Amino acid sequence: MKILIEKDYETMSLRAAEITAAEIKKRRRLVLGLATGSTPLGMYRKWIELVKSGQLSFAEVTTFNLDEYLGLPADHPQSYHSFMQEQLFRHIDVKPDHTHIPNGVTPDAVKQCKEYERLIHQAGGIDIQILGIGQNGHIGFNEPGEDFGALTHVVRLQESTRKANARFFSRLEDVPTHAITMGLKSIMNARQVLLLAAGSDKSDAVYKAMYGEVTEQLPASVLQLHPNCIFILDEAAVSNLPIDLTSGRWEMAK
Ligand SMILES: O=P(O)(O)OC[C@H]1O[C@](O)(CO)[C@@H](O)[C@@H]1O
Repeated sequence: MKILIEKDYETMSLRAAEITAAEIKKRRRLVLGLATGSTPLGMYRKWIELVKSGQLSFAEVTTFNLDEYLGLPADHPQSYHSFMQEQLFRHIDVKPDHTHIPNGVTPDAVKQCKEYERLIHQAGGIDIQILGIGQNGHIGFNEPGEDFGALTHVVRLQESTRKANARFFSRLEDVPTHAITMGLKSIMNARQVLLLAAGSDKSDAVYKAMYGEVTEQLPASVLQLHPNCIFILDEAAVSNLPIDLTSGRWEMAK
């Protein structure tokens, strides 16, 4: 695992955008695993700037999103379909049929999960998987206790996650109770994983993910076993690490 520490959210986002944009420019036909949540938004904004200034193209990129709420149609304002359209897809030149997000209103969720994995496989697998992290160490919607061996599947959301995401809904009762998520094995199958985290409220989860026991109780800890994983963090997200951050940019190998 490689750990990159930047001063703040802006510089963390820029670093993540630089790393991913370099790969997209080099290989063009890249398969990206994308995340929602507030953390990757800064990186998405940098990608949009690069596309608008003609320095980056997603024309040959294929994307697979990690998750979607069960029960929300694509056009629901809080669906992850809407989120991705609004925050990224409509601003860049990605081909709409190259973008994939689980369908939240499928009549047969189990069948759809299998189909999602088949599509990822058919695309050649995910080259770079972007992740945020929840305060309880969840990645995607894989909550504590999820099986490390799971592929895309239906999950019940923990109350803490529903509460954390209630800020996007009018009331807590409106936050769906279930979601479809790529599983921890789907994430581990990616050739490279970039986990982004900013802010002191993530520092406990980040620390445990990097240095704690590898346990299903802290889903992100499975990334310690990934052969090509980079944590891109801001200083606040590592405020509990025993290191002196005064000397600027940090890189560590673990
Ligand atoms: O980036 P945020 O908004 O802190 O969210 C952290 C994580 O929580 C989720 O939004 C799910 O609750 C994930 O998609 C995300 O990685």
